[in-house]
Amino acid sequence: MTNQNVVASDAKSGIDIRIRVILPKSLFSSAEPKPLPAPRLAKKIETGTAAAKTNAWVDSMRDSSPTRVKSTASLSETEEKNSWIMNHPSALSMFEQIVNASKGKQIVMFLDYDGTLSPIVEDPDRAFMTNEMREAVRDVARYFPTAIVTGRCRDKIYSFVKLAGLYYAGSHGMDIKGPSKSRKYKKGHQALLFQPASKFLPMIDEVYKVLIEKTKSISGAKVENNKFCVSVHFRCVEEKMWAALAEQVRSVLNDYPKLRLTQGRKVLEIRPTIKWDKGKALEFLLESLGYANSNDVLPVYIGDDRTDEDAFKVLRNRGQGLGILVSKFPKETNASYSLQEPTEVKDFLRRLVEWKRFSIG
Ligand SMILES: O=P(O)(O)OC[C@H]1O[C@H](O[C@H]2O[C@H](CO)[C@@H](O)[C@H](O)[C@H]2O)[C@H](O)[C@@H](O)[C@@H]1O
Repeated sequence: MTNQNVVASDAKSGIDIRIRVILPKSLFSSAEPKPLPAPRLAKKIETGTAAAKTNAWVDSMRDSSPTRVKSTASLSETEEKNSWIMNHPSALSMFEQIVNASKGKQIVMFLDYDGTLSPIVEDPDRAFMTNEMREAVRDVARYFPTAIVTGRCRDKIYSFVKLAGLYYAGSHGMDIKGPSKSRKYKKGHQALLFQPASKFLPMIDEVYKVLIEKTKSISGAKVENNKFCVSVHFRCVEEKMWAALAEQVRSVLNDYPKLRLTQGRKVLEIRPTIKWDKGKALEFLLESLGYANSNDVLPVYIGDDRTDEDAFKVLRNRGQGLGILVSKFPKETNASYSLQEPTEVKDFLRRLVEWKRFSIG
């Protein structure tokens, strides 16, 4: 990592702020990452003819919000679910073991948004979190450093979460900002802002406009500008039109070799080819909090989507912390624990707060 002091102007207030930028060396590796995602779950869909590529994309789109893990052996659905739960037990039923493991360590909480803090809904602009969930997140953040790590644009996620004392990592971690109201940021302290893909802003804006134009004839398609990445939603597109949509997105990406495609739940995500993802954001935040090589920390990451797998993988590789997958159905994952839905996430956060309050008396 290298440290640099940069003075930047805050777009909203126009106020100059001094930022300590920590630049991971890996970001500047000369080796460009492959144009498509590496996660175990993602299919490699970049090879072959144009038609074959589009078909592969459509297959991958079908798998993008699986209701259950694909059966490989002769296990019944119930046996499959039981075996999955054995391997990924509920974080609620394992609560005592989890808090025991945290003794003497600082819990740092990482929370994905869609499908984790808010239920999945058809209209991305209406994916609101409940007040009860907001209170649970606010309380957790009083006791533990807490970050929201999301594919969404940072301003948009702030408009949903509305809590000042948190870290926000928008655009899949490509736009990280520290708490605006925190003792850490009193006079003399430097605010944290990290935007490793800033040079891609004009390109992303351009691609957003092109994608709007190219997909406007496909009913139900929605293009969302997430600042350093773009989402093309197909939740409301009839399945028979998925190939046409994939073909349009693929043709646009062909013109932008510096952008790559990943997938989430019924969404195609276009983002820069830099080596940065939610896992890197987690590592960056731990380092910023002073826990880079510490054994005294227990990072807890809760997420529901393919893009969260990058963070689960980091925790698994560090041999540290807890990855908790939010899913009602068995899924291939690098997480160790599970919760079924956002209401269970809220229960887990509340229990953590109660336990902490009780333990400090
Ligand atoms: O990293 P996340 O916080 O999980 O964000 C990933 C994407 O979430 C949003 O899309 C998803 O939620 C929508 C609302 O429930 C749903 O309609 C859509 O089908 C899901 O993919 C968000 O709109 C995307 O921009 C994010 O990339």
